[in-house]
Amino acid sequence: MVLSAASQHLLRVSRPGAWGQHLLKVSRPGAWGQHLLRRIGSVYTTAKGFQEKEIREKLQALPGGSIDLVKQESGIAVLTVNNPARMNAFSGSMMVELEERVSQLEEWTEGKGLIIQGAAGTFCSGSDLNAVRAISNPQDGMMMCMFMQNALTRLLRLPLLSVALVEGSALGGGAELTTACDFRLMAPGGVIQFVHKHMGLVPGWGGAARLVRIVGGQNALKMLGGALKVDPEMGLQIGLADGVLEGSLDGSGANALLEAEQWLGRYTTGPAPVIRAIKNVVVSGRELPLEVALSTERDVFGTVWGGPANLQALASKAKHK
Ligand SMILES: C[C@@H](C(=O)O)C(=O)SCCNC(=O)CCNC(=O)[C@H](O)C(C)(C)COP(=O)(O)OP(=O)(O)OC[C@H]1O[C@@H](n2cnc3c(N)ncnc32)[C@H](O)[C@@H]1OP(=O)(O)O
Repeated sequence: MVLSAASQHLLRVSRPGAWGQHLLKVSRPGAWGQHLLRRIGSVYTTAKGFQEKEIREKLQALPGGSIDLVKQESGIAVLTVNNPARMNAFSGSMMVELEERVSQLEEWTEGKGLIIQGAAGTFCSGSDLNAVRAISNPQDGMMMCMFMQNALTRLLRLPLLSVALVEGSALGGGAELTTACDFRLMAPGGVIQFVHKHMGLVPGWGGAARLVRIVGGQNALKMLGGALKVDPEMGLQIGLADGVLEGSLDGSGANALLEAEQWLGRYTTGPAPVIRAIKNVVVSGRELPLEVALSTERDVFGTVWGGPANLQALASKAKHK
């Protein structure tokens, strides 16, 4: 049987043992996450015509707001889109800061979870329309699109279980940001709306590709074609929302964040290396061809098999004879 070039490539990539040997030398879980990313690869690179340095400088020159990151002892980080005067719209410099925070999170080897929220009780109203006007030429628009697709793809691939905490409005690029998290929790009154059609646009930050994988093609077509306002009830119904919070009685947002941390805690309790390995095998299954995903799963298994958590569990089970 003549194997196709693709199959031959896959067989080479999934050569038994080679990756596992290489991997076993990698002791730091964080470093392993890098290896998984390297195996999947970046979406856009200089080789593919992406001039990251140029677009980063152009975006940096469009100031306003911030992307704030708090890494907590609990292993849960909180990232806040902070530009309340603009309903947390992304200025150019905030796009650059988002990429910098993702890099910091890629290096955070004790991390287990991430909650993304907006400041002042609302999520994010997409690109700052003033910033968008400044880079409205096709070349810069495409570069901004590639910059944000790279950042959001890396965000979703982090070895952390991530939640978008949607209070208030998640519009346009803000709606796309929610799809770059593993889960979405909505507070009462929260809305996720892909308003792009009203802007004469389609999503550009990867939101459409991810939305189809979350809610399916038909629901994605309705949400984009109708610019539907998805409230918590509809979000649960179509599978876009993974939970609805009681919400802040005083509108402060503090209760909502506490609720989100409690919700996420159900899935992140346990040793960080194990939780990170769980996310890695799911990313691998979600993004890689089956044979490569299987060998990647084998390699991840190799990083926890006989590890401290495994040996401790075996010792405790042995006592139950
Ligand atoms: C390219 C695409 C993408 O990236 O994929 C996009 O996202 S394009 C962007 C897609 N996003 C949008 O089209 C959302 C545009 N914004 C809105 O629809 C609205 O502002 C809401 C977010 C529904 C909030 O309405 P509400 O009446 O409560 O407040 P408001 O409209 O007075 O907004 C409060 C202040 O925030 C500003 N503001 C709100 N959204 C903004 C945005 N995306 N860019 C720049 N400024 C924005 C308003 O100009 C106003 O500033 P002043 O007080 O100074 O007047």
